[in-house]
Amino acid sequence: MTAQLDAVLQVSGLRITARTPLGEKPLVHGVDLEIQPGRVVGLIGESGCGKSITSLSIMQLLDRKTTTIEGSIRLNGRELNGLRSESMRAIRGKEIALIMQNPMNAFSPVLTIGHQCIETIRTHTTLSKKQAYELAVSSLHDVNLPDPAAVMKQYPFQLSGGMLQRVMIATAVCLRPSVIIADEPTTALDVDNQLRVLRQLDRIRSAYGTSILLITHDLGVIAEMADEVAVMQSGRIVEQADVFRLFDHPQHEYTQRLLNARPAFLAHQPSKEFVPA
Ligand SMILES: Nc1ncnc2c1ncn2[C@@H]1O[C@H](COP(=O)(O)OP(=O)(O)OP(=O)(O)O)[C@@H](O)[C@H]1O
Ligand code: NI
Repeated sequence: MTAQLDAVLQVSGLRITARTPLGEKPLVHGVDLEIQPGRVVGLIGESGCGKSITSLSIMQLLDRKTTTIEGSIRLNGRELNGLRSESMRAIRGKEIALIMQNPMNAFSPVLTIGHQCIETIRTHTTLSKKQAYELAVSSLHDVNLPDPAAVMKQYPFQLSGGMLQRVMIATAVCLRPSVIIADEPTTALDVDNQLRVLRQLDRIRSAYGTSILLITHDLGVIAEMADEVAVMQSGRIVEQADVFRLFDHPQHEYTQRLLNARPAFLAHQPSKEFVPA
């Protein structure tokens, strides 16, 4: 086990409550989750169980007027819950990045892709505008976007969902954060690009020791990518274990049910033979 290493990200006792006109509604109540350096933790669980809202709360992106976050979210030993917005802005993107489930939400509709990428890079680095431009273009190239220079000049609405997703991935990885949260990073992509994006994430992880929280409904992706898996049900993490142990000996009844719903081709040992090109 990796108990001797300090967790990069440690979430404990996380509770998220929404304030609605009808009263308080608990959305997440009891999330404990930790990621060691350079590890990929898969987060699975049925639709609506609270995966996306957990990742938004880690990033401190939930509206504080309508939601309350209780518990502790430690990134490299520093408490994020309740941090002032400016301090959080300096961390977000630089130390921890989120690839959002819905890429449209990640961009301003009125600014070009280039403007937004360059601004993100320059907020966190001392690069000149030209250097930031070059870094953005080469990152877009890495996620296989054809004609990155043209993409830089376009507005979000001019790109398909899949293209925007790849722009978001490029922006998320280019500053080498210590943690990347990838919320369904491949759902908007065709099979070739799914593989390319997963390889890109895996390459980043091996090259820079980046930790990844990978949210997906695809157990094949979990089998290929994850070292550990956390299983979420109705706002709680019910089990977190090594991927082999979880697939072979799921402890929780809900995990057993999730795994039994997987396609037959996954019914044997998860292969760890996925070799990034
Ligand atoms: N701002 C909000 N206010 C109130 N309820 C919310 C808010 N955001 C999300 N919810 C609710 O919280 C629950 C969890 O939603 P969430 O998007 O985190 O699920 P998920 O596990 O990511 O699902 P999926 O797999 O479909 O993406 C849902 O019932 C959703 O309707
Ligand atoms: Ni979600």
